[in-house]
Parts: sequence; structure tokens; C-alpha cells
Amino acid sequence: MTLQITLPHWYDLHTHFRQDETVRATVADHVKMGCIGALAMPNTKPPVGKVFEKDDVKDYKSVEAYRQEIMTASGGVFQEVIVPLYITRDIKPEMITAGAKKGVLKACKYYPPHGTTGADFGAPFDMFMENGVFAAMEESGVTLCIHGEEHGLSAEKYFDRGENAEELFYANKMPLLIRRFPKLRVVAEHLTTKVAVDFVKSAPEHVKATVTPQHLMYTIGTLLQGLKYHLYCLPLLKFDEDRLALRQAVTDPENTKFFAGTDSAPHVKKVTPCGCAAGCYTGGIAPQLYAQAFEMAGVDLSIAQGQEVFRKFLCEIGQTYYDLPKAQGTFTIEKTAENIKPLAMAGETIIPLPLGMDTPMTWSIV
Ligand SMILES: NC(=O)N[C@@H](CC(=O)O)C(=O)O
Repeated sequence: MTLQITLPHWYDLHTHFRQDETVRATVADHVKMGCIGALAMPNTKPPVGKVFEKDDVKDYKSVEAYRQEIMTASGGVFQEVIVPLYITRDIKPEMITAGAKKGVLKACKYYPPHGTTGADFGAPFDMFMENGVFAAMEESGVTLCIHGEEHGLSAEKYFDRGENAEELFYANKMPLLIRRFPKLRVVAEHLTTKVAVDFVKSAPEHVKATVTPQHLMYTIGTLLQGLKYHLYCLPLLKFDEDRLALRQAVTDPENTKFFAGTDSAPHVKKVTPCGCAAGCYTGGIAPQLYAQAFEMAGVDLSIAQGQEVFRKFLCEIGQTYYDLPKAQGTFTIEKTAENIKPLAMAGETIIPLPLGMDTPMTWSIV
């Protein structure tokens, strides 16, 4: 008999829905994969750089309008959407306090300046340590979602082994942050290195982390062999010992910190004449990929104990941390290969991550 697992509906707690007509298509893919909500990243065009529509901050999108746009696109399926405020140079501590007080602002997102797709509005981390922004977040219980990479490094330092951009950030910046703001809620996003995993493990309980399917499944070697550019995302895939640390963290039966955040990032123009944009699209297929990754990590998903570890990672830890409405319904995945199709969008196509990979998908949505 084909193995099936029934899971509560879940929240993807790190994803990119983009803007305009892309929102409807990407949200639909999330609905297809059992999501009842998400934490939708603010690196849109223009960025989500203000809290309320009435705030007069450049031509930025507002948290309240973008949240409503996504809720509407889900056709009533989404129970809740968290839109973090993009931390730009234009953010003032008062905006955070006011947004939190009204219940509109739950999180803010730090991007290293020019560190990834849509990160051009980011500003140096130290600035927010000093200008009252992180202090206002700590005081009002707003979560800081961090893209934890040092910025401004040369290419060879950025991807250096042992001292790469993420390792430097978790060795230097993060300890300072949690010492200075001991009550600040922090989510370390899309971890890729053992250094970062060890940091999160050793930090207080309110410091958590998201992990993507691709960082659990692949290493830099997979990307380089055949230059599989659909696997190019930031932070870059790392080495075997890093992947092992991630796998151990998410599959540990005692895990209370590491949860699902796909970083699904659609790019209609992934390839440029001399390179490619960072971001992997996993909309519609993420639970299947996570299940495959857990099996690759040695978890037996045919037994209750294995399923429990998986359920906690996908459906429970993050939902509890963000105090999101509990799921009433369920969805089912089964162990049969899924036939993936490119997503058509505004006359262009978005290629989901596993298309063209050597490893075919082993799970599908029932
Ligand atoms: N992960 C990525 O490589 N890209 C993301 C941005 C990000 O979170 O880095 C994107 O929006 O395309």
C-alpha cells in the first residue's frame, strides 16, 4: 500500500509572493500545498517599507495593504498572514511602536544591503542597533527576521569556507544583538551553516530559525555539477557538514527551535545574459520536498515517531511561536512521484526547483 501522511494545514513562515499578478498565482500554489497562511517577505517592488497606508514614506507599500492583498488572493483560505516591515533607512522607532500597538505589525525584516534579490533598500545592521529600531521592537514584542549574512565582502570572502558571509554574521553580529537586546524575539532565516545552527541552539529559547527544503537536500556540489542555476539562492548552499548540522537540528525529536520557512522565491526572469538571480521556487511542492529531505536525513516517515518529528517541524513550532490560529483541517501527502509543471505567469514561466534536478521528487499531494 502507498504510504500516506495526513498533516494539519500549515503556515509557510518565510516565503515570497511578490507583487501585482504574481501574488494570485503564488498564493494559489501555497493553497494547493495545504497552507493556511504565511509570513510573506517584504522585498517586493516597491518594498513594504511602511506600516499603515496613510504613512507618508516614499512610494513604499504598507504592511496593512500587502497583508490584505494576500488574504484576498487566497479566497478566504488563509487564516492569517504576517507581513514583516522591511527595515530601511526610512524606518523610525515610532513606526514600530505604533504598528505593534494597533496589532498590525508582528515582525520586521533585516536585509544586508544589496545582499540578495530585492535587498537594495537594506542598511547596515549596526545602524539599527544604535538608532532605537531594534530597541523599539524588543519593547513592543515585534519579531526580528534576519537574513544573517555580512555585507560588502568581496566575492572570495563572501563564499569563503569557514569564514563566509553567514559564518561571520553569526560569529560576530548575532552574539552582540542578543546580548544587547536580551528579550528581542529573533528568527534567523534560511540557515545554511553549522556555525549558524550552533548559534541558534545555544541562544535563548525565543531565538528560532527557519530552514528551507533546498538547504536540507543539497550542497554546493549539487549546484555546481551541471551548473543547476535553479538551485542558486542566497545564502548559497554550503558543504556536507553544514547540511548534516541542519538535518540533525530539524530531525531532533527534542527540536523546539527550527521550523519550516521555504524561502520560495519566484523569478520570471531567472537567467540574465551573464548570470542568474538568486531564489528557488518551491510553491506547490514544499511539504513533498521537506518529506523527501527528512527521509534523506534518515527519518523513517512510515512510523509514528518519524511522522511526529516531521509534523512538529512543518506545522507546529513556527505556528506556536507566532501565535497563529490553529489549523482545523488537514491535507495528505503520499509516497508517489509528483509530475511537476512550470508555473505560467503573465506570459512567462517560473520553473519550480526540482525540474531538471537529478533527484526526482518522491512525494506528492493527494
Ligand atoms: N533566497 C533568495 O535567494 N532570494 C530571495 C530573497 C532572499 O530571501 O534572499 C528572493 O526574493 O528572490
